[in-house]
Amino acid sequence: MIKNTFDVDFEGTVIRHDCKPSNLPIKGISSINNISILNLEGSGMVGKSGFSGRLFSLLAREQINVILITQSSSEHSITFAVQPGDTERARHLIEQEFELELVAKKLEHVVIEQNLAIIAIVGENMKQTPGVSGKLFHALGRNGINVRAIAQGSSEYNISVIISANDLAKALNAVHDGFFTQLTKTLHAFCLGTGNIGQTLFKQLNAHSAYLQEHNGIQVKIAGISNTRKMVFNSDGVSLDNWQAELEASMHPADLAEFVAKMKSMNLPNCVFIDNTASPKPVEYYEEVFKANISVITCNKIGNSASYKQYKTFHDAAHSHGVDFFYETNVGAGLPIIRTLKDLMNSGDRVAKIEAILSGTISFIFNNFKGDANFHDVVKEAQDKGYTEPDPRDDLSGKDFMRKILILARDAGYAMEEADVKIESVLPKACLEAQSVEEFYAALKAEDAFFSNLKAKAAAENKVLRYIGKLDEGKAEITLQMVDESHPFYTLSGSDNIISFTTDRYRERPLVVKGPGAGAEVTAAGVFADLINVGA
Ligand SMILES: NC(=O)C1=CN([C@@H]2O[C@H](COP(=O)(O)OP(=O)(O)OC[C@H]3O[C@@H](n4cnc5c(N)ncnc54)[C@H](OP(=O)(O)O)[C@@H]3O)[C@@H](O)[C@H]2O)C=CC1
Ligand SMILES: N[C@@H](CC=O)C(=O)O
Repeated sequence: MIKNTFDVDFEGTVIRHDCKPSNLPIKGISSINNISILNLEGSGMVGKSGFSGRLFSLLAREQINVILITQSSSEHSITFAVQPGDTERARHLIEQEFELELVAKKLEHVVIEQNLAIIAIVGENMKQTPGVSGKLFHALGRNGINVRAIAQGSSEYNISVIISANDLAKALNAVHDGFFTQLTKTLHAFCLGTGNIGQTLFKQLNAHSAYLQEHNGIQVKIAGISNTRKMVFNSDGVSLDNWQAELEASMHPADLAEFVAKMKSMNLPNCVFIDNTASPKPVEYYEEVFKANISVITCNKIGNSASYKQYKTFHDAAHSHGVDFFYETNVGAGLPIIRTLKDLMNSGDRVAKIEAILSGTISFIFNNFKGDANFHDVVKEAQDKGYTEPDPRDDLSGKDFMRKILILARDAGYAMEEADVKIESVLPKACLEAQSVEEFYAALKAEDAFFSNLKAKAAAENKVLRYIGKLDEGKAEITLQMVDESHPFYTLSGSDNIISFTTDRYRERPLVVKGPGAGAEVTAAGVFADLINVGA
């Protein structure tokens, strides 16, 4: 019987000879956490029968235990692992034994690598089961764990790999998650931003943690949180009941570079960096994060809507490091717009035209700017409801909409820049020129007559105001329109977004997605969905 030292009340594991067969592909994962390897290379061993016999007899004679051996089929090198205390003696013995080959340059000098570990998967079900090694290497590769050497006997009961000792804990967790999928998979999330979206995400994760474990076998641990003031880390997960207090009590002042460095040094498996800010600063770290084999989820549109070069760099970096870059909430909050577009593109469709309303704020404003309502108050209400950007000028100036159209255009395969999107503003000049949010609200008040005229004109023509974006064969524009009831975008309410994709396959009748396109609940829900899809 083996008891659990971390949980003394746990019933333990009985080791017996007559146990029932298991359906799992492997029985267990084992590790040796401190080994060294010696590597011998050279043409002198190619096709030379007796070479390995000489080498290993020598080591056996001198009582040096060899833990693992691997030799490539080219026979040009042999690598073997020993206890760190045996390395120098083994090197000395080998260089004595093969002195002539070394002098004749038929062998290179022995190369020693220290600070390594072995992780092995074992089990009789591995035998003749294709995909077991694929799963092992996928789990390691996805987590950025470099494999130094591999050994598998033809009995197929064991696959051993040599990795850096620093990666051992991460490797054990990643391989465990990879094989025992019916058990809980743990995601370690590092979250920037504790505002409207950030805190709603924590609330949703907290409320659904039991559901996630039971139905999806996923456990989310918030391993790091930062806003502009403080940051906090906990590899066991910051308490979602008490994260505000833990963050407040933290002694770490916020520092983005340190946040990213700490996230990397914690070296946790299934790591995700979540950007719930509206700041350009976190974006500067995305590439570094991908290069550390960490996935990125972002509702911050700045990363994907700055230069095309940057957009491309992020996508290429995520791809080449085998991690996810999810940003569903960049367009339409939690609506499945990016995913739909990606599915169309990945299956070879071509987007000819996109027509859309993608500002939840402006949608809300036009849907509520009726009767006696004044423009200023409706904008304020949109902000109070959490629909606007932290700075509402971003919405009203059309900038937020421009970012969304640009992201869609790029995802649809057009290498466009911000300057390629023509924007007709809904605002008069004085509002556009406001130097602060306070000045902006004051300008909205002062321009009340402008907005009232707009409202009256639309009402007189039995029309509604709509801010509509169009991408047509690589040309993009956003215009203010008055549409009548025959228009498909006439019947919207609340903060609704609507998007219609005309593609080669959806040519006669476009594919349409519609629903609330702003607000903390739906946006956090979109980030949440991105999170549980990481590594799926
Ligand atoms: N509202 C919506 O419906 C939608 C919003 N989004 C996007 O969600 C993002 C967040 O919006 P929202 O939550 O409303 O914004 P808030 O202003 O409410 O919150 C922003 C948070 O980011 C933090 N922050 C800012 N800069 C940094 C930094 N350099 N390092 C760490 N933390 C930082 C702020 O810290 P502090 O608290 O210290 O100020 C704050 O906690 C935006 O990018 C927005 O475009 C996307 C889709 C829909
Ligand atoms: N401020 C944005 C929020 C979603 O991206 C909007 O109003 O659409």
